Amino acid sequence: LKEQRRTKWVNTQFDQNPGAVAVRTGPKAVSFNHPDAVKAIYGHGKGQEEFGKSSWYDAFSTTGESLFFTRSKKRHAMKRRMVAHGFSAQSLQLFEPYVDLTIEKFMKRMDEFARTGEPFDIYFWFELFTMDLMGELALGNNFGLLEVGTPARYSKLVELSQRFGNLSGILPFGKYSKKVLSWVPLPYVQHLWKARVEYLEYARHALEQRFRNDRAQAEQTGKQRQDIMQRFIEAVDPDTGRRMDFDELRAETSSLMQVAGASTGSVTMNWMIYYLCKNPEIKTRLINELDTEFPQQKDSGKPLPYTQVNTIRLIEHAEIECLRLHPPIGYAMPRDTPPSGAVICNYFLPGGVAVGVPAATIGRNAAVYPDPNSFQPDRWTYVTTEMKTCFLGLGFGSRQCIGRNVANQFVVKMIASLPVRYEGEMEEPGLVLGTKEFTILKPDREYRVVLKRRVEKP
Ligand code: HEM
Repeated sequence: LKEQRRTKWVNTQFDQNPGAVAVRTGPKAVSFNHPDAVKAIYGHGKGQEEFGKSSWYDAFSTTGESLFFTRSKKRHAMKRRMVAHGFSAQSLQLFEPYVDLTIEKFMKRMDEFARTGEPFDIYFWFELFTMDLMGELALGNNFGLLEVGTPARYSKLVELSQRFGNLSGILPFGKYSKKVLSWVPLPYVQHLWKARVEYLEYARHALEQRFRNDRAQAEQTGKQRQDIMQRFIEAVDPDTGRRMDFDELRAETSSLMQVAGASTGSVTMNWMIYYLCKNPEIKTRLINELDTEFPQQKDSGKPLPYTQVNTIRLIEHAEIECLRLHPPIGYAMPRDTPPSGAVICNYFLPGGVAVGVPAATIGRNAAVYPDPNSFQPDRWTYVTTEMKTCFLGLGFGSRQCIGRNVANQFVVKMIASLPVRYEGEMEEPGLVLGTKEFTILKPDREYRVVLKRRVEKP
């Protein structure tokens, strides 16, 4: 299935046509690899009509319209206005206790691995971590995955539901594609469809539970739970005074869990650990910096406060560099050309063509990022406009990731807290990790690390 290897396939097309700025990827689909295309497609410059998200997004939308999946520019602008405050610096502070609680649970598990010295798959644990954390933040529900050490049925459902979306995204029936696919009598398709229905039901139950708990908590303490969902519940459209109803909240929850909780953060942390292990000189620099900044922390097992760790540029640069090399959303996020057509990089395209710039392709454009395949966090010390334009790991323009600060908060706290407490190595230092794709670009194999506590407890 081309859909399962989309990013690699598009990259091969560009490799086979050196110097090409565009390749055709379908009867009405074109991918570009040029900074001007990023601005034309995703930018919203003066006097320029912004391209809308294409029908591919319908394949993933759930029970109602969510911020991520809505294709209407008007409703998107309204929703974004409503929830913007929920992702502000002030809100981040409210979320931090949940991040800390989840990091502490993660560290308990890491302590066990450090005690035995047993090699383990750290990516697996990052997955459990982000799932637990997004459960806390977006659902108000603690899955307890880190405690039991196994993925929840819910994680499986998220993945299967994504697969269903992926398949229906190939069908040409727009918002009816999901319905049409659900009628296909193949056992595999029916398996995915059932999982999707179960997943959406789960989100409904979880949200109902959330409302019940909220009421109980408010009655006891006079305070509401301060998480992302609460920000959505309280969101008001300043123009109309409108609030989201239950179905809309459910759609937001499901899409946050599918898009944000489903691996983007865990994949990013995975690559950060992998590249730190692969680049001992950078790892040593980071450890020295952390030891200078936090001399007392070696033994505490407490997550470092975000206000202090977010000043460590090396971590931030390593994060951006990993998102450049391995963007979890690596394919071209498709947009439709306006009905009158558009000129992109001197090519005229008629209306209704799905165009995009794959983050995984332009992130390795040698004209923008010299020596593009090597991990060089320091390249982000002096950033050119082109580097910024071509960094699509978190999207670009009006649809850019609204959760990027939330992601940055937990990623930076985690990556700073680990080397303060442990020495870590890859079990097989020579192992080279690649990516495999199914909606999200994930590591293509298991790699294991060995941890040792830096200060041994008696
Ligand atoms: C490292 C982690 C993350 C990565 C790499 C990432 C990546 C992205 C990308 C590339 C987009 C643009 C998608 C498009 O144009 O089709 C996006 C949008 C979005 N992301 Fe993230 N994301 C991350 C974490 C999060 C988190 C933690 C949240 C929520 C708490 C979140 C919520 C969203 C939402 C709601 C949108 C849609 C925004 C809109 O259309 O206005 N993301 N993300």
